[in-house]
Amino acid sequence: MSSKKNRKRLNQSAENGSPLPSAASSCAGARTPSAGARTPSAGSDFAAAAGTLTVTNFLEKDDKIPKTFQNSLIHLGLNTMKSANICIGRPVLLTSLNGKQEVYTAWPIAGFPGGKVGLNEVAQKNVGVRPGDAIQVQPLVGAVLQAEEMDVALSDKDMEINEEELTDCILRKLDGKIVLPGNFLYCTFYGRPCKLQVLRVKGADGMILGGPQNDTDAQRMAFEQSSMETSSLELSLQLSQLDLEETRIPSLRSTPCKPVDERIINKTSDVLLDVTQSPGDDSGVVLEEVTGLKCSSESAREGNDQLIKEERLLKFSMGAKCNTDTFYFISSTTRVNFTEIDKNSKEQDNQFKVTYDMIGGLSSQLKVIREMIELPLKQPELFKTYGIPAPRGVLLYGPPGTGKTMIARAVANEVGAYVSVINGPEIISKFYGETEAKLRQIFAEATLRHPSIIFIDELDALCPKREGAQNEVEKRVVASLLTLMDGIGSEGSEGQVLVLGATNRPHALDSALRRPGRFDKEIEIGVPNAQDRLDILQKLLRRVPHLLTEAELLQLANSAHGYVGADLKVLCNEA
Ligand SMILES: Nc1ncnc2c1ncn2[C@@H]1O[C@H](COP(=O)(O)OP(=O)(O)OP(=O)(O)O)[C@@H](O)[C@H]1O
Repeated sequence: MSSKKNRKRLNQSAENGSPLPSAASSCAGARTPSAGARTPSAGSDFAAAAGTLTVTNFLEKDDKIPKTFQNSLIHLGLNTMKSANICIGRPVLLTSLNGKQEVYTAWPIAGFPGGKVGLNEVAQKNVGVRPGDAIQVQPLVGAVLQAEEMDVALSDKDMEINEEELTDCILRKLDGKIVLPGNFLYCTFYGRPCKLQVLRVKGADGMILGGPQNDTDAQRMAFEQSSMETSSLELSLQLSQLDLEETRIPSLRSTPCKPVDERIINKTSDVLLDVTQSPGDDSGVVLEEVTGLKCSSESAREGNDQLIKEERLLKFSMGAKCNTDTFYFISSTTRVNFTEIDKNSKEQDNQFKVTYDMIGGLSSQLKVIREMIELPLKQPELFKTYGIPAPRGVLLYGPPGTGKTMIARAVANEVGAYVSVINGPEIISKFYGETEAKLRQIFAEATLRHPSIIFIDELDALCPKREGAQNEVEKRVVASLLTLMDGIGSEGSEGQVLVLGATNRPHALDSALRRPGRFDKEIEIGVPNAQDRLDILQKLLRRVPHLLTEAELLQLANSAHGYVGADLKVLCNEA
């Protein structure tokens, strides 16, 4: 099959649009640029039509969208959505180069850069990508049914959670979420983040999706695939090893997916290689665009059935799902079964954890924090020997976006302590006594599992000044927190439980909280100066490929007066 023919067919079928009538009608206007026109945007439009986009961070949260929905969204530009046949508010299947998949909802953002997809941190974690990586984004065109039953694994730290309550929480907060076995679900349970791995899903149609296949196989295939993409030398090597015999393709199934015949994989590689090769091609399509073309065989479903079938087989052989498969979503009637989590999953998390060296421009604050927090948690006997009371509470205060939450996460990660996270506004319940009960439960658990850190973000929402309090609940919560903080260490865990609070408005806090013995250490996390901004920019750009020289970075840092870390992060993402 010639590469030109292939490309022509891919273009034609991409122009034909989605096979679903509804998708086709609501995505009217989807158009793919011609391969011959090699304008700067042609490459990204081409890739978008193929569904291959570049990962970038979420630009900024849209206040008009409820918080619960924001976590299920990915951001796209309108033109990119048109090119990729993606409809607003519809589910899309993300597939990374390493074969990880997740389903999110497509959301347009005005002015979002073309050819890019904005993923939040959790989404990046789920599909194992970072900004700058390529990812395939395809509209779901298969059936989406209710999940009748779902097996999930809890990490051992969450094993003692009441399963009934957690089930309620999952069904309420993740209602409508499309689940894929092997992926992680994140939800906040009484202010504490819980991570669950989906092991098995049984659909309303009786189909059962198991976990991902043998990882080693998948990794091997992914490696083979990526090596084919990146090196022309390896391409010719692979080509010489190909079995060019015609092979009959067995009928396809809509559920995953056993490893297929080796010959079929060879045959599929053959087809893909055929697409990627364009010697002496006059269209001038560069290698990345050609790689995009290879992925675009997915959107070429109508014009090239055989090619699609073969690519599906390759995906199947990697244990991946196709966007035409049946998917299952969590509903209020889904039965949730719990088991213990696989230890391997913890390792995957580590690469996304915040460390001290990711925090820019706060070296003096970090030094104090390490002395004040790490020492008592790591060596409580030192404090006992010298009769010095270890701090119970440390308050980080400063303007929004300066890195308070980031510091708390880094401390928790580096100390290796058990961490409970309480988000002030989230834990407040309108039901009588429920907030206090949650607080008591969190403190009791932290004491049991010492050394531990209780991190209370947006402390001012939980403990405002009692004299100006709007209602009785606020007063009772403040009183409860005071009592709980006074009780820290009374069970023989002196210095082993620390409450770390973060607030933008320290003066709005109840003054009793800032008394010695409670939040008696306060650290200001202020607006960075030019030197700090340079450090933050360097740390933010450390893992992002860029062409900025040191001098340009310095100039940028000098001219970004008043920018805090979060602003600089957005600046980098937008650039
Ligand atoms: N000093 C910093 N170094 C590197 N990145 C930073 C820094 N400060 C902020 N950021 C970036 O900004 C993002 C938001 O910061 P963070 O949530 O820690 O701010 P915050 O002070 O807790 O804000 P808020 O008070 O609104 O909760 C971080 O995820 C990080 O990417």
